[in-house]
Amino acid sequence: MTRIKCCGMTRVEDALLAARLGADAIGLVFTARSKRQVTLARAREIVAALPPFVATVALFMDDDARLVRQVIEEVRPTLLQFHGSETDEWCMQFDLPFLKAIAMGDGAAALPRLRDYPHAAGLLLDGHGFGEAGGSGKAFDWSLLPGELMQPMILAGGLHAGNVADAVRLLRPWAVDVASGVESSPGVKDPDKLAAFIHAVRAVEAG
Ligand SMILES: O=C(O)c1ccccc1N[C@@H]1O[C@H](COP(=O)(O)O)[C@@H](O)[C@H]1O
Repeated sequence: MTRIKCCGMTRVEDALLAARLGADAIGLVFTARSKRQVTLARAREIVAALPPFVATVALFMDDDARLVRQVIEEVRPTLLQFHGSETDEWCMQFDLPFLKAIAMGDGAAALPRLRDYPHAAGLLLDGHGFGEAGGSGKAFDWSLLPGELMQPMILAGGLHAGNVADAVRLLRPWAVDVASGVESSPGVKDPDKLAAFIHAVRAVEAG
């Protein structure tokens, strides 16, 4: 079964809808480099409203360790997700499982980075270039991917209801992750796009 993470939640109603539609995880973006940055207070509201068994992922990009610790203490996310030039060792200091985003937008130059995070619970492959922020709706060249990765692969970058079924069939990722492809504007999810996305993933498995 392909897990589904819907990222960039800023509203309780969007997170609840994603959970009701069958999302396995929601993402909360804390880095100021994002158009989807959520406040700690709103993040707490979202987490408190979610039903059981929906994971919460706190996303950072080269942020201060103090912010990460504050989020862990006040929001209690299930997992951390790092999008910048953080090292494996730096990501490990929080004693929480983490996903490391790998910027695949640089083409083959990105491939050595896939081996730099042996302690990551999963590698999230995103479409942006190194040093750029994610959530851009940019896909990368899927044919670059090696057959096997050391860790579970979370496919991200430019996914939407129209391409996610092909992605799942071709690449068989552990999970898919989407932000802009299910939005009406940054941080505001579109119920129809969200439903179509989750349905498209589940339809691959059903048929
Ligand atoms: O969503 C953001 O604003 C963001 C900012 C900085 C780093 C990562 C960010 N989002 C992540 O990027 C993926 C892909 O986004 P998209 O579907 O291409 O829009 C998203 O799922 C987040 O994990």
